[in-house]
Amino acid sequence: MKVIILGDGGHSRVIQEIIISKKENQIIAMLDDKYEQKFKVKGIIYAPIPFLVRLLGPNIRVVVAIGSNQIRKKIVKQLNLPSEYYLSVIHPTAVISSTSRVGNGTVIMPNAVVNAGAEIGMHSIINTGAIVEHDNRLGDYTHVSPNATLTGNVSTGEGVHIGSSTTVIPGIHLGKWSVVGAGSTVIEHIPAYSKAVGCPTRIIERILIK
Ligand SMILES: CC(=O)SCCNC(=O)CCNC(=O)[C@H](O)C(C)(C)COP(=O)(O)OP(=O)(O)OC[C@H]1O[C@@H](n2cnc3c(N)ncnc32)[C@H](O)[C@@H]1OP(=O)(O)O
Repeated sequence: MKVIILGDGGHSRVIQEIIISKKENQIIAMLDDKYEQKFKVKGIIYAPIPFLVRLLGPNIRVVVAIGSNQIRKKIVKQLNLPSEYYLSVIHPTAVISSTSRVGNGTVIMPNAVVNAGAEIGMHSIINTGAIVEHDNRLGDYTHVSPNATLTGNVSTGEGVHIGSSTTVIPGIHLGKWSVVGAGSTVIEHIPAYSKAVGCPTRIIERILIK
């Protein structure tokens, strides 16, 4: 599979390593607006994101490798590609239940677990060592940070960011575009567009965006 990666920062480097660890994959381009013009290194094209239209074709897949949920969504909306173009990237050490579903464009990092019946939307990040337990329903553009644990039947709206090492108890809903701080314990539903921190969480901000 020929793969084009959008975004060339730290998050992208982890994704690049996962992609090239599979012999059948070949990264053909790294696109990032920090590159003002096209150049080539070791056969890989480096160019700004609008260059993508010149590269698309059969057998090409795209990954938006940008850590910010908002920026990932903005780029996906601007590109307006059919969802089949987007590759799901799953590290070989991740444990993914055969009864779970992972949306196109979602990346699952080393040692993450996605358990029975869980459903993860498109363009999400299940980061290193994160646990998404049985029957979770996670919206598009979600980020579950390293070592966070979503216990059974947790659900999230679109764009939710769960900080590193946070635990969410069973059956909790995190409203769309909410943010939960690192190391928190969530024992109550979190309203949409809110920022919550602590053990148990307290709301510290209503995020006035979107
Ligand atoms: C591979 C990777 O790196 S993936 C990236 C993973 N990233 C993360 O896990 C980061 C998660 N982000 C956080 O925890 C951040 O602190 C946020 C988003 C919750 C808050 O950030 P900000 O909006 O900048 O909040 P700010 O730093 O101003 O803090 C506001 C208040 O919340 C408190 N606070 C902030 N974060 C936390 C936290 N994680 N736990 C407890 N309290 C916190 C602050 O002490 C402060 O309290 P005060 O008003 O009583 O002084």
